Amino acid sequence: MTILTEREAPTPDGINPARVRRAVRALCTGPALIAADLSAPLLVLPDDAPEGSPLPGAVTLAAVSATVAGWAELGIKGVKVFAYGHDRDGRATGATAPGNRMVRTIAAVKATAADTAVTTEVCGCSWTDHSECFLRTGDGGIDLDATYRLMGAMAVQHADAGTDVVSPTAMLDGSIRAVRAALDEAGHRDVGVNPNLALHTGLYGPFKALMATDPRAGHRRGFQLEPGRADRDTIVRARRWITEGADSLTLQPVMTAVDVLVRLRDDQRVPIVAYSTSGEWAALQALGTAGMVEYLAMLKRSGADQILTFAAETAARHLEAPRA
Ligand SMILES: NCC(=O)CCC(=O)O
Ligand SMILES: [Zn+2]
Repeated sequence: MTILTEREAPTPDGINPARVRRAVRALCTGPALIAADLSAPLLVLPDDAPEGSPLPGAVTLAAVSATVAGWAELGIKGVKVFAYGHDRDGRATGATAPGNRMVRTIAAVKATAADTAVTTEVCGCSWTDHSECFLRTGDGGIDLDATYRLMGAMAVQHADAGTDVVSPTAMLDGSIRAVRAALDEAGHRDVGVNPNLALHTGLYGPFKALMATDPRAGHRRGFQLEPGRADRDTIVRARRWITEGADSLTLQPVMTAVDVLVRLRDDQRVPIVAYSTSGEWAALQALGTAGMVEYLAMLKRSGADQILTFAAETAARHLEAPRA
């Protein structure tokens, strides 16, 4: 008897039996995307922010509970919190002030949806008067030790308030180790550390405008991954930060870095969050809802374990709607 190879096996003309019947198709394909693959950015604005934010999920503290409850209802199981910094100064004192906007947001999310995973941004840029991610020395350089201490203190404050994961976003080597050590010392061994691998891009524009985090000095290109080398440099940074104690990673943006996402996935087995940043939102709207969902499914297929996106709510509603 001849054993047929796959190539030689006869198939009815024009019909693929593995796909044509719904029940058989379901044996080998899961859904391309489900709501649980999605997380939403939660940008918490000043109480007197004008109505009608340009970005979904950019709300005042008073609206946090209702927003997060709605997302949880749709099956969105994660939020990443960014707080608009108040009382900004040269030492970022607002960043660790008791009861600041970040701490109150964490408490509000957890009080509303205890099962929603909360990730919080740990960075100086919302809290320094120069809007850099780090603290400066007297002569204008980077005060690394003070910056590490600030990030450690922010992480512990967020963890005390109930955050599940902290996300150091300054792209500073050593800051992941500092944050991990501070959490451990404070007894928060079960709080995760998820640093941002951030490419230099124009796709952070709407976020920086809304949150006033654009550095006075111009840009932060020297800290971010150079687009022309990001395929290699991202891997180097990812490996280094895992050695420092990162247990998961975020890559941003993704629309112009899917190649980097695929390479990162090939190199790493830790959970990867793909962050479709604020500048992608207009493009996603232009795709329409179905196109948006295809895009997000492509990110999942490319290796993202979780997709952080301003389109989370729109996509989750679409996924929930019954279809053939
Ligand atoms: N650390 C915050 C950002 O990098 C901004 C991301 C965005 O544009 O959505
Ligand atoms: Zn920053």
